[in-house]
Amino acid sequence: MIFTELPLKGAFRVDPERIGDERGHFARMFCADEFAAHGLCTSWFQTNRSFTKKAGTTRGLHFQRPPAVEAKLIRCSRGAVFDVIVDLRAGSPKFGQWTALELSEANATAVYAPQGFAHGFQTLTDSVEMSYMHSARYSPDHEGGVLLDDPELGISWPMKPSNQSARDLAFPPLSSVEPIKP
Ligand SMILES: Cc1cn([C@H]2C[C@H](O)[C@@H](COP(=O)(O)OP(=O)(O)O[C@H]3O[C@@H](C)C(=O)[C@@H](O)[C@H]3O)O2)c(=O)[nH]c1=O
Repeated sequence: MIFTELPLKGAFRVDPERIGDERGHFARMFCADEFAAHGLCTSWFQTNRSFTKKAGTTRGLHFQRPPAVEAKLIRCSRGAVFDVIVDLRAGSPKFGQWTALELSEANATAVYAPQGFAHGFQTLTDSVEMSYMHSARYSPDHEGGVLLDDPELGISWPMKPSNQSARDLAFPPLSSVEPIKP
């Protein structure tokens, strides 16, 4: 696996190393030893999948607060997305900054978002499947969000965000979000 730290400290792009032959290929998707060697979470509590019908659909930006604060390992297992993480860590010099990567079925790239980040994505194709690993249990009482098209955040979504959930449309802007103490 190839680990590349993103511009937001502690967040990583994780690419598989494919071992191919005439049948296809094999690739490791998670390895506790390799994740530990990079100081990343090795203990996952929950695995989730989502399916999105239409291109341009935009979900997020979601996080959980302590005691349910969580790291996530995010992949796109069908189709392609523009994937975004936002640093909301209390005391981070990059609080409120975001970084984005294209995740797709073809590249099998994962994003590792440490505790204290918000996450969201926009589908670039129809019929998108996302797969997540979460380090904490789902806890509706500790869920939070940031408005994904907040001008202060200034995320350059490839398309005009569409098909947001009612919950996502009601999230506050960055200026009203309390920093997360991981
Ligand atoms: C995340 C989650 C949701 N749910 C429920 C809540 C709701 O009724 C339904 C759909 O939830 P949502 O609308 O939040 O689904 P969605 O907008 O796809 O939520 C996801 O968005 C992306 C951006 C993430 O980062 C994920 O961690 C997750 O928050 O599923 C669970 O039962 N367990 C879970 O672990």
